[in-house]
Amino acid sequence: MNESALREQICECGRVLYQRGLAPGSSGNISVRLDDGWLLTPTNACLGRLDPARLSRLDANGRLVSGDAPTKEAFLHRAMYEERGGAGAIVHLHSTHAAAVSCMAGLDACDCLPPLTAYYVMKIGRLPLVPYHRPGDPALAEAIRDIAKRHHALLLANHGPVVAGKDLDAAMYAAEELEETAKLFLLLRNVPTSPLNAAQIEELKAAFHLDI
Ligand SMILES: O=C(O)[C@@H](O)C(=O)COP(=O)(O)O
Ligand SMILES: [Zn+2]
Repeated sequence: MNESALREQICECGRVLYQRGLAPGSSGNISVRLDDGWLLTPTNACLGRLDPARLSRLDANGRLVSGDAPTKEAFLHRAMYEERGGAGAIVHLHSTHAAAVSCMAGLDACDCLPPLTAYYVMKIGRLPLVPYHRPGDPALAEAIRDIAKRHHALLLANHGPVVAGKDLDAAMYAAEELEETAKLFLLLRNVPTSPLNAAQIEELKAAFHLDI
């Protein structure tokens, strides 16, 4: 896809995520990798009303070369791209159910959500929790590096999910599946549930070549 098509795709994804209530107000941010840098959503932009011409274009050194000032999480996106060579796009959301889970006490920091459905295992697999940092804190980049080497999706404590994919469709679909599973998890609290067992997860890993 050329740059102009990628710009349109970011705006379309932003519109869809906003309309689905997954990025309320001016929350959330999106980026895609280019051959020589990145395109990111500008800081304080509403994902539902992005202008392709005003997206932030950063060069390979992370310097702004055109467009509005980038999301305050640009360093976080960059750290994730650096750790995940195959990532072509990243989506960060404040989707309500995932954000709710990110505020819960007693989560398993290695994996915040149970494997309730096969599709969740296929799109996310495991979801580690990153300790709380204020939005835009550069220390967050270092906090996620080690985790991002092993996981394409993570949950920022008291904040929301960050999901990388090979392209923007993949990142968006995974982020949507994460949100749906967080919703199921909350709906099923205090209800006896049967998550997938180890053998069922192994079968999915083999059938779909999952690296989780
Ligand atoms: O939570 C935050 O402040 C950011 O992570 C966010 O979602 C929106 O910030 P900008 O992308 O800088 O608008
Ligand atoms: Zn945020």
